[in-house]
Amino acid sequence: MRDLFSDSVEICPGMVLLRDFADSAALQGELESVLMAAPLRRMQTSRGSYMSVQTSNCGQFGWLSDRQGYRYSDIDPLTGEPWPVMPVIFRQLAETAAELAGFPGFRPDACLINYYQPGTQMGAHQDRDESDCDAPIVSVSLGINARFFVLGSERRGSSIPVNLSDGDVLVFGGPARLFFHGVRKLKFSEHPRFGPVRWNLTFRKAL
Ligand SMILES: O=C(O)CCC(=O)C(=O)O
Ligand SMILES: [Fe+2]
Repeated sequence: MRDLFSDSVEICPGMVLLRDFADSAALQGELESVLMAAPLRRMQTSRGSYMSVQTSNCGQFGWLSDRQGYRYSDIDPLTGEPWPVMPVIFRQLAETAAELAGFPGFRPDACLINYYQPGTQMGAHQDRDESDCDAPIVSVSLGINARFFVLGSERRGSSIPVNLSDGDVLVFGGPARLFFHGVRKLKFSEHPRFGPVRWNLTFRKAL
């Protein structure tokens, strides 16, 4: 690991962590409005099991998983309506973080919202449902801490652990864009504003 500037760390080439970079309280207010229009739901995988994490989306496109597999859609199947507009402070945060991490010109059209309660996790996976993998992924953590892990271009082998706290922003692109990654089972703790939960916002260029 190498310091780029005071509170940013290069986890591996193409992956940069901006610690405490996001205005968590401001994002929290916008998040509540988004979820009024597009409530959380538990998505099914193509194999028929349910993800432990609950999700929603905002922006032009939303990420979906069901028996047909993974895809992006401009309509929320729960409401039959377009996804809520991506709040301006969400988009600005993602664009600024990408630029600082060395990916200028990032214009996200999708923001996946993940909701973790203690005991939930996200298994090792690649983010590869986006048609433009030249664009990075910008991932914002809110609420209680999580143990994120990064493998390489293969699902197996040793992983790099990354502790993610409220306000941390992780950007991965370039050589790390398709690296396998995931989140270990969440331990119980409480955040003063969010309570015993974690939120993750991932900004993508879907189409
Ligand atoms: O919750 C996180 O920090 C990671 C989420 C993630 O990898 C994803 O939504 O694809
Ligand atoms: Fe991911």
